[in-house]
Amino acid sequence: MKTIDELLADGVTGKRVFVRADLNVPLSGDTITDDGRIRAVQPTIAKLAEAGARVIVASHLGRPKGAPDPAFSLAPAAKRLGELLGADVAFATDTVGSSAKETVAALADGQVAVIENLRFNAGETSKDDAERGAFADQLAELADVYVGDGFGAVHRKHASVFDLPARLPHAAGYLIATEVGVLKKLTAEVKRPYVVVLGGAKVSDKLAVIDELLGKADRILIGGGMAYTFLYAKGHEVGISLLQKDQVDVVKEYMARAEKTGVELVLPVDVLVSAEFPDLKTKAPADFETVDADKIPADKEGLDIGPKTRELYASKIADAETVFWNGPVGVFEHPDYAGGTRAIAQALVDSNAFTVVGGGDSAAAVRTLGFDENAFGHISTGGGASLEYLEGKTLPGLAALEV
Ligand SMILES: Nc1ncnc2c1ncn2[C@@H]1O[C@H](COP(=O)(O)OP(=O)(O)O)[C@@H](O)[C@H]1O
Ligand SMILES: O=C(OP(=O)(O)O)[C@H](O)COP(=O)(O)O
Repeated sequence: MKTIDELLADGVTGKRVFVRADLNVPLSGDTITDDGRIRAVQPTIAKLAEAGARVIVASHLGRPKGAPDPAFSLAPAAKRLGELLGADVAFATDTVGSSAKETVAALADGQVAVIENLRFNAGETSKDDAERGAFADQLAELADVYVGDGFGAVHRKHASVFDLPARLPHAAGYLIATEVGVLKKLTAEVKRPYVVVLGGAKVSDKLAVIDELLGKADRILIGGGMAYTFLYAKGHEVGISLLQKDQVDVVKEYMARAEKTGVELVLPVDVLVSAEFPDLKTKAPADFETVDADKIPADKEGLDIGPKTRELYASKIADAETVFWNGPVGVFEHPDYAGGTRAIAQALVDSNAFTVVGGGDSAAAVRTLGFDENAFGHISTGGGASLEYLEGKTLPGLAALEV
């Protein structure tokens, strides 16, 4: 993989450099609640700008449906990037239209622009190679060189991640180099017991990785939204909790395989439930109760792991040598449902293990709950990306940089 330093040595002054970042930051309205992903890519952008490149920063944010949607605008991220760089950052209100073209044409050497959310264009995420390729062709017109540094999205076969680097001279940025360096160590020689904690809301994505993890981890602790598919598969009522019904048979097979191979697949024994999802904006006190995991009322949803589960999971982490954690185990954005996630973070800090926390929301949770980032071995900007890397899969966004 060509590094950004090699690119800089070739000279980038006056060149239009397209940086595919992952600026998919958590927002409350248009306020960024954690800017970790912007700070993580800042060194690459700053270095290119210092070297006189005309830097075009591109990213997705959230999952808009292939058309402009103001709720998913990258404008707040562009503003924050400008504050961090201490420079004016231009913002194009489209991705490949007249605003993007004019904004890029107006860049002077050393200036930075952010273009609008790539997923406002259906070509970005299309499963159709031709449609994705056509969008990549349009993006390629904006730039002379491509730098891949959106580690959080390298597991996506998307136009800006996979197809665009094939159309331009390319290199990997500093963030990708660092992330891959750390995760490589985890795949090469992992010290045991190796404990994986899985939670979050992207249930179908994450259920898929358990297949491989069953052959690698000694213990898998399940929390967050995916726990309810497991509890349901065990025959329990899960009320109105997140449930991936089409995955129930798959999950049953995982449980049977874990039993056979001696992998501990640990499920919550108690959960916090409520009749309604909490208000994350006002953070008004929630009306919840704690119930055993096999007694979730039909009209309620599980929103955090309960106190007995927190203790159980902490005990499963205490003697670990390696811990990988992706996905908050509860709706940590609301203080009443942050206890489980806080307990997991604390257990990682208290252990002597090499700990890796991965994922936009997991990393944000650790920081917003007040933990010191340095208390963890590595905080990765990618959740799904790091999980798939650890599985040993070929990641489209890395493979594209290698050729
Ligand atoms: N039981 C639950 N029900 C609904 N959402 C949940 C639950 N537990 C956690 N979440 C949500 O999961 C989200 C993070 O999921 P995900 O994107 O998969 O994690 P990451 O970004 O760390 O990979 C958080 O916004 C959190 O509120
Ligand atoms: O937030 C992200 O992934 P993560 O939640 O696995 O950390 C990335 O920005 C990828 O987003 P996507 O899962 O909508 O493709």
